[in-house]
Amino acid sequence: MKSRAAVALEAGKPLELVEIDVEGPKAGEVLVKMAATSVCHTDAYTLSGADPEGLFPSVLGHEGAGVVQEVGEGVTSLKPGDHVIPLYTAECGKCKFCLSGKTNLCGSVRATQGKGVMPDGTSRFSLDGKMLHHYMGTSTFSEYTVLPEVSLAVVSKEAPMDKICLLGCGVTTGIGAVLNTAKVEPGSTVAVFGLGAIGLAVIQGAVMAKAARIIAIDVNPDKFELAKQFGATDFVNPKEYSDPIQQVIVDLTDGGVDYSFECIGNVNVMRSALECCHKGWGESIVIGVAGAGEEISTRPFQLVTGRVWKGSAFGGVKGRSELPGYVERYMNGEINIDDFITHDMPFEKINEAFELLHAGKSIRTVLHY
Ligand SMILES: NC(=O)C1=CN([C@@H]2O[C@H](COP(=O)(O)OP(=O)(O)OC[C@H]3O[C@@H](n4cnc5c(N)ncnc54)[C@H](OP(=O)(O)O)[C@@H]3O)[C@@H](O)[C@H]2O)C=CC1
Ligand SMILES: N[C@@H](CCC(=O)N[C@@H](CSC=O)C(=O)NCC(=O)O)C(=O)O
Ligand SMILES: [Zn+2]
Ligand SMILES: [Zn+2]
Repeated sequence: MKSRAAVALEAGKPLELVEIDVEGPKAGEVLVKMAATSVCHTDAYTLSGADPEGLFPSVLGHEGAGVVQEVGEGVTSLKPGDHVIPLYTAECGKCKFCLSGKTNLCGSVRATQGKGVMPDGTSRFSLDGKMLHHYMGTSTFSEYTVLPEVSLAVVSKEAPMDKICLLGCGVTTGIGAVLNTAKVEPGSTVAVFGLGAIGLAVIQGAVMAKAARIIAIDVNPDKFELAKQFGATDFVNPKEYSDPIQQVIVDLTDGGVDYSFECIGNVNVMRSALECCHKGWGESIVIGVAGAGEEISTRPFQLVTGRVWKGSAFGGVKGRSELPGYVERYMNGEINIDDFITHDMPFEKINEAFELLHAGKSIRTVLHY
């Protein structure tokens, strides 16, 4: 079938709006018609060429929601008409990772996903007869996309897809990093570096966890107003200080924070986020994704003296079993998604959504098919 899509032909170039060919689902696969998608910084990162797993040409996009059109042979857990959120972190329930009870990472499709193909090693997308790669197992920048059964969460049909698409990455990642990865306790002091969708979702999670003090840090002061609305209590612009930002935070907090979250993807900030943690117990959670070849460093003494460095992928959330609950919590007002959406546009304006994100003028732009 033909499908409207925004294709990443080359790194560093705008997406091309074209009609691509999409093959039907094979065994264990599902064809989904996307209703809405948004642009996460990770899409921009891969398009920039900084992603060591980045492949071109490809169909990017991983934050979306849609409706099942057709299922392949052997698919039992979904049927046409089901409303779904694509998952870049699959959940098969059977692999070593899923059975460990220790992680939300699933091994079932991750190897082929990273190579831009379906689990059988081939692609369902082509343009003028040339194969296009899949991306993160989701490729939500095509109106029709094909995913493995294990990469879809079935959610309520009552939920507006142009809102819950943000649960496919940003909102879930930030809230989950606080509640699942850090397990922030009531009364804690929290520092959040980077106030895009991920940082704001961390603030929302910290409010849910009843943190007493939430310090919002960004070099773009335009981000502070929304951070305040989400519940941040203190606002710090590193550009206004001559001291290293970790020293500024340590001085503000009588020795450092209980938890910090890096939501930018900057390895220097990752170091600052670790070093602003309190001696003896402070934990820093890396959420931001850094470019190819970049590495983190600190003095080992920072760890010897009790600070802990952790990472979080999709907020530690198991998508198939837990995302329907996140959707319910949005529907009953416990999770705020609407305030992340600064722009709504038709799908055709997707390159404008990337420009707004790069310019620091948007939190999330929802694109409507
Ligand atoms: N681990 C995971 O599961 C996930 C990771 N990510 C990653 O999380 C990161 C954030 O994503 P997202 O919220 O979409 O991105 P955004 O670009 O919307 O947000 C990043 C924010 O950080 C600010 N910033 C940039 N440099 C600094 C600095 N030196 N100090 C303080 N603030 C700074 C930016 O300011 P400005 O407005 O000026 O740009 C912006 O406000 C990305 O690296 C993304 O790839 C995303 C989803 C899931
Ligand atoms: N491909 C990159 C790393 C990209 C990455 O870290 N992705 C995050 C999700 S970012 C979402 O917006 C993640 O969950 N990673 C876990 C995974 O299994 O991919 C690289 O190779 O550095
Ligand atoms: Zn994302
Ligand atoms: Zn698994």
